[in-house]
Amino acid sequence: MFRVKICGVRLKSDVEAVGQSGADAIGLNFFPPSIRYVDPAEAATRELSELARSLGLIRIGVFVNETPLKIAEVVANVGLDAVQLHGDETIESAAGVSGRKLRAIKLPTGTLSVTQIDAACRPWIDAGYHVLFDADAGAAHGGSGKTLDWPSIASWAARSPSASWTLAGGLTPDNVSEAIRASSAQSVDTASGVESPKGTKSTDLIRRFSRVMRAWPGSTHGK
Ligand SMILES: O=C(O)c1ccccc1NCC(=O)[C@H](O)[C@H](O)COP(=O)(O)O
Repeated sequence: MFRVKICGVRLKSDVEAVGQSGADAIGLNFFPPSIRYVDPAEAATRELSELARSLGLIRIGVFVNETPLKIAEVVANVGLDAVQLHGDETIESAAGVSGRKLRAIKLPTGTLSVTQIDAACRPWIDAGYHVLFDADAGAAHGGSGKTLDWPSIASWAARSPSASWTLAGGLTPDNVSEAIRASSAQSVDTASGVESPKGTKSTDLIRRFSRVMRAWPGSTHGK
């Protein structure tokens, strides 16, 4: 799907910074209460998406409890490559969502068993979703800055070698290398970890975060 997703970009300069950093995906947040919200009806949002496309970035729309019809409208109007469901959607309520799909699996931050993680994500994997493990942010739904228990994720991943998944939750330039090592993630996502102050993306933090592209075999980033 992608290696490094920078989520919650709001400005053209954010998208340019992502493109220059070597990261390969952006998230556009369509949850109105979020500090990272962008209005899908605004021309500026379509322009952000078009800029990202021109830079070769995967464009992922983040939705919370929207109907499949509304999601399809936004995908068509803004121009998106994939949809990330980050609310309380069920397999049934999301049945009409088409195209490339991610599901946020919101987990408590403590130690978890393989069975607990599998119970949360397996139905979505079986339904064809790429899963994104994130820390449970309650009513905010995402962007909490809280980290998961990475060894628990690694234990689950070792039993699910064919699953397509991303690690999120509190990742920053300072902890992402260790997070990859401890969790065995092949794909990472961050929102608040590349902001200063909160809600404002930092070019320098995006650049430092995206150096993890070098962590994986086969990557030519920075070489
Ligand atoms: O970022 C938000 O404000 C947000 C709000 C509601 C639903 C999802 C949201 N973000 C989605 C993401 O993919 C974030 O990158 C993910 O939650 C991790 O955030 P952070 O812990 O701040 O890195």
